Amino acid sequence: MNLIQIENLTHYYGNTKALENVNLTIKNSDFLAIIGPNGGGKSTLLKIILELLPLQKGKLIKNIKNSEVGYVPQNTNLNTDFPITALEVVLMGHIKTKRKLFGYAKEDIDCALSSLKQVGMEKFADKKIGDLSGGQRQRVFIARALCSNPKILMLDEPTASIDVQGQQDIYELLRELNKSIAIVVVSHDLSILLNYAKDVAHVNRSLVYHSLKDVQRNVTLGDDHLCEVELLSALGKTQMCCNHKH
Ligand SMILES: Nc1ncnc2c1ncn2[C@@H]1O[C@H](COP(=O)(O)OP(=O)(O)OP(=O)(O)O)[C@@H](O)[C@H]1O
Repeated sequence: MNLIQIENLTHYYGNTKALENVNLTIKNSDFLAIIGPNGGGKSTLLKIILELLPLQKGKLIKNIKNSEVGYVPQNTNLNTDFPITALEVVLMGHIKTKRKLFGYAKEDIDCALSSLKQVGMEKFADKKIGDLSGGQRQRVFIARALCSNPKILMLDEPTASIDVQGQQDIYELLRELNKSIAIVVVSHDLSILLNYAKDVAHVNRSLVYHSLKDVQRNVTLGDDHLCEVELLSALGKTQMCCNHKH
C-alpha cells in the first residue's frame, strides 16, 4: 500500500533551487535511507512531507493522516540539562492528551509506558533525560514518536554522536519496528544504515532511487566505514571515484 506519494516536486528558497522534479513513493513495508551531500535537500524533502514547509510545485499525496506520520528530529541531545524524565518526554508526544489539572490522565501514562516498553526503556521511565546515554535518549524520542501509533516513522540523523554499538542497537530497534511500520531515515552513517535499509534515495537537488535488494550486506563497521562515493559506485555509478583513505 502506498502511504505517501510525491510527484514532480520542486522547491525554491528565494532563487536557490533546493529540490528539482523529485518523485518518491513510500510504501507501508519500506525501510528507506535518504542520503546525500550537505545542502543536497534531504531536510527540505522531509519538511515538505511533514508539511512543515508549503508545497510550491508538484504533488504530495498522503493516504494517511498527518498524525500517523511519526517524526524524530535532529539534535535530540540538545538541552539535556532540562529537568524532565523519560516518561515526561514521551507524554509530550501525545497529541490528544486529555490533560488533567494536575498531571496526565492514567490512559496517557499507560500509553507512554507502553511506548517506552516498545523501545526497551520502560525501566528508565523515571530517570532524568540528561542522565541517559545518547543511545538511550534517542530511544526515548523514538518512543515519543510512537505514541500516536504512526504508520510511518521518519528520523533525521538518529544516530549522530552515538557510539557504534549504540547506533547498531538503534537500527536493530528500527528493524523490529519495520515489521509493522514504514521507516524513513536521513543519515550519513552509511555503513550501519546499509545493513538495515531496504532501499536508498540519494538526494542532491534531484532524487535517484536505488533498491538495495541485490547489494551485498554486512558492510564493515568501525574505522573501515563505507563512504558515500563507494556506495554509489557499488550501486552502479562507476564514473565516481574515491580519492581518500579510510
Ligand atoms: N530556510 C532556508 N532559507 C534559504 N535556503 C535554505 C533554507 N534551508 C535550506 N536552504 C538551502 O537549501 C538547500 C538544501 O538544504 P537542506 O537543509 O534541505 O539540505 P540537507 O541535505 O538536509 O543538508 P545537511 O545534510 O547539511 O543537513 C541548501 O542549498 C540550503 O542552503
